[in-house]
Amino acid sequence: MSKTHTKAKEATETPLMKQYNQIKAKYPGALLLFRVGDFYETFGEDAVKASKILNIVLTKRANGSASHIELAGFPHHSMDNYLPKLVRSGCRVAICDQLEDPKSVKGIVKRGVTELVTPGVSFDDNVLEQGRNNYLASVYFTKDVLGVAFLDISTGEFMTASGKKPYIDKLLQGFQPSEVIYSKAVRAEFEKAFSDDYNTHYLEDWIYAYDFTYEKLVKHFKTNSLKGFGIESIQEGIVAAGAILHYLEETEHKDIDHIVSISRIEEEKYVWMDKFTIRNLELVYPQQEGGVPLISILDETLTPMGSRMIKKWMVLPVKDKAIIEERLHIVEAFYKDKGLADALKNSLKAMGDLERLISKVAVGRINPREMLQLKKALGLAVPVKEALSQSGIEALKKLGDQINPCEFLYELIDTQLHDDAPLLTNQGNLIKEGVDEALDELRKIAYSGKDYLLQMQKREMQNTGISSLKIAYNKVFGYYLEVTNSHKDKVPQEWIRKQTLVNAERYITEELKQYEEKILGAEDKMVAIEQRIFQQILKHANDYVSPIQQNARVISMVDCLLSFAEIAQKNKYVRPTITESHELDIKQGRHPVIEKQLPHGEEYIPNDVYLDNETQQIMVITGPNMAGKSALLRQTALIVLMAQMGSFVPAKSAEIGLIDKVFTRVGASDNLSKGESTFMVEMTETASILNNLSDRSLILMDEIGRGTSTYDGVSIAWSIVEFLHNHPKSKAKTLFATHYHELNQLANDFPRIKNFNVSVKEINGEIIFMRKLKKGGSEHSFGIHVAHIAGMPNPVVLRANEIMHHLEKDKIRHQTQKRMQEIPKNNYQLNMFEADPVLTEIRELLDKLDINTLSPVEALLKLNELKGKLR
Ligand SMILES: Nc1ncnc2c1ncn2[C@@H]1O[C@H](COP(=O)(O)OP(=O)(O)OP(=O)(O)O)[C@@H](O)[C@H]1O
Repeated sequence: MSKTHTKAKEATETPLMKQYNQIKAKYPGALLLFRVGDFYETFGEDAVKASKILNIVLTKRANGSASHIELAGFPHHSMDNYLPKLVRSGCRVAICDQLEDPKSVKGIVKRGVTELVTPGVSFDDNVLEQGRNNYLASVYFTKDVLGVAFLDISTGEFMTASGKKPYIDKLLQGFQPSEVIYSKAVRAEFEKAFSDDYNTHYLEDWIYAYDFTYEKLVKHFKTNSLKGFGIESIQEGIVAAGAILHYLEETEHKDIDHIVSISRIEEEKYVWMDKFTIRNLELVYPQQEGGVPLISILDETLTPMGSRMIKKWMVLPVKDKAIIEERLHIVEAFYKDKGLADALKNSLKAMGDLERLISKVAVGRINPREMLQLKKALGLAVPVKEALSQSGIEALKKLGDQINPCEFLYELIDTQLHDDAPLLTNQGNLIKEGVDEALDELRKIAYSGKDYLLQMQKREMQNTGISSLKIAYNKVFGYYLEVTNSHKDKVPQEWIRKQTLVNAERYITEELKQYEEKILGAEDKMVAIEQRIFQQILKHANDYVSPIQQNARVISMVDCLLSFAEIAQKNKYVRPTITESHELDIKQGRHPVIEKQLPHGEEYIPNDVYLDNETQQIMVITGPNMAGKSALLRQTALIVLMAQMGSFVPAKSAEIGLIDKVFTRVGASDNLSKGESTFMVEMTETASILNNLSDRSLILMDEIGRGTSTYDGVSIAWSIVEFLHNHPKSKAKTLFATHYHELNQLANDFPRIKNFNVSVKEINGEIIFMRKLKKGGSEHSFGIHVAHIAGMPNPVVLRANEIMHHLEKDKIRHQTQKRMQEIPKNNYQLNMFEADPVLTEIRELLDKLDINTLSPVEALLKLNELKGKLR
């Protein structure tokens, strides 16, 4: 637009639109809700967007003499209804309010943005989901290491971490932030590194600077350094976290005293799960719509804060035996002592969201009803503390000791706040009788007003002898005495005439005027006093932010453990034995989700799984389609993860030698949107597993290699199993499900590989799925049979059978087997890397390879190069 044009536009703009444009320019990218009188209005592009999202009418209005602008608005009292819809649809919403009383100013009223609500920064109960944290994440990039920070402003929880890209990716996947911020310069890098599923926003580059962000953090926490938080050493995490504090300022969130601490998510404390595992095992979110994630089975918590904590436990199962044992110990105590569990549950049921309530106190956004709920929750914390302390169990006593009943605050709210206080502070009936003398006095005046007027009327009637005298009120004249014309002459001299009607006269008296002043001012005064007292209560409550946050943490933990005990009872789980050994011994394990979904009358068939590092490191599991291979693989990992969360498990018995990493390559997860083929994804995921093995890893591999031709597929699957078996440092426990029966050969040559199959029976040409895991390999796939069950047209099934017989005759399958047998045996010596120079070279190449920096094409080329070396 040319300068003259802009000037012309400015000249024709109304003052209101001029003000609007000035404010709008300060919040680029945000949808501006502009308060005009009783309405919030949107203009231009914002109006078009808002009208679509909110389904409200879009109109046009004159904007100066020549132009028109789109307009859409809603009444201010509908904010609670409309704001969440805008934010949930991903909008950043700047709320611009009138900063002065329009009645008290001439000309245009001052306006300004009072809050910028974004998907990741919201206190609004309608935007937030009760049992889910609403995280804002910030990511900082350096060449090798990335920093990440998560803040849930609604609870004050603030965490940070740093690490390589896969770790940060995993954390993002696990915490599922509602919004991610990063610096402008790394926009493309972020999109490349992480999926574009996140709602993102970028900040100016200078914000992501170490000194600036460090300063921000120490200033906020009022400390000299960050040593006390244990994050001093993670520079990248500090930058990410400090940028969050800056962002809060930018979004007009200045009351953040409830963020009292920042903690480090320690990679080494938790079971490592790659992001595929969290996704593939459907721990927190289902992969498909309508699916049931594990957390839905585990989460029987009674408070929203408990529900949030159990989700965190799910994505961060622990490796520390002592922590797991303590949790299991408590679950067992609840499991056995129903009286204790019931007593605690009764209190927890009515507890509400103590964690979010105290955050609202800290930021001054708590309403009177919520303050009453806070009191109730504090009251309920007392029996919880008692029950824990009297349980006779040391671990529970320890938890009980950490609960602070905050008696002073409880008493204060109890004695001052009305038991049925309204939602807002300006509606009266907020503060109890006897709290404030002036308030009581005003109430007397306000409520005894009628009596007082009747008495005055009676007195004046007697004094004047006017029998029809009446005292009344109207908006224009206030209170008055009305005398019909027939009694006019009896009116005393000192009465002042105010109005003449056809058949009556209206007067006021000095006494009536004084009374009027008192009573009309009383209401405003009462509101002012009540608000002042409420603010005092709030100020006192503010002193209790830390202890109440602590209470919330303890109660959430109790809630999670009660939930574990509840589901253990309900679903017949057992306490696992956690050991430092390398054995995994699950007897009659079940899949916690599938067993709940079987049609009525159908029983889940339990199976044993045994793995160790000495005798049975790898189970190669064959079996026809639909036999239950995937279910078996998944249930094994789920049982391990549940155990290491501190939960009982679906099995007859389970001995879990601590697992430190769980990797899965289950099913084909399509990633076509990112331009990668399914096979490429499969290979990338597998490569990431093979590059990160440890002695305590648990690996699930389901049909590796099926995305390519049979020969390639078998070869890759074969070499992966070998690699896992012969890895010089790590004997990772592996469940390997495959359709390639050729792999059964491996067990002959490698001592720690064992064959299993999920059995089926063929009766009169019909396949019966037994779902039982048996020793030994299997021969048939029955894929065509499954196609038949699936409703494939008969001619296709018949033809497929025909072709299969033909192929079998051609001995293609046998040829493959033969080829496999022909491969020189000395390639598979235990120490194969040391024994074979070619393999040593390959190993060196693999070691040097940074899989994270490879493009798909480079990876394929590399694979080809490696194969070339083998040839
Ligand atoms: N142990 C079991 N008891 C009862 N039902 C089971 C059991 N295991 C699996 N199922 C049922 O069988 C279905 C198929 O199992 P699953 O997907 O594990 O088969 P699969 O062998 O992996 O098949 P495919 O090779 O085709 O992927 C499951 O969805 C489940 O309903």
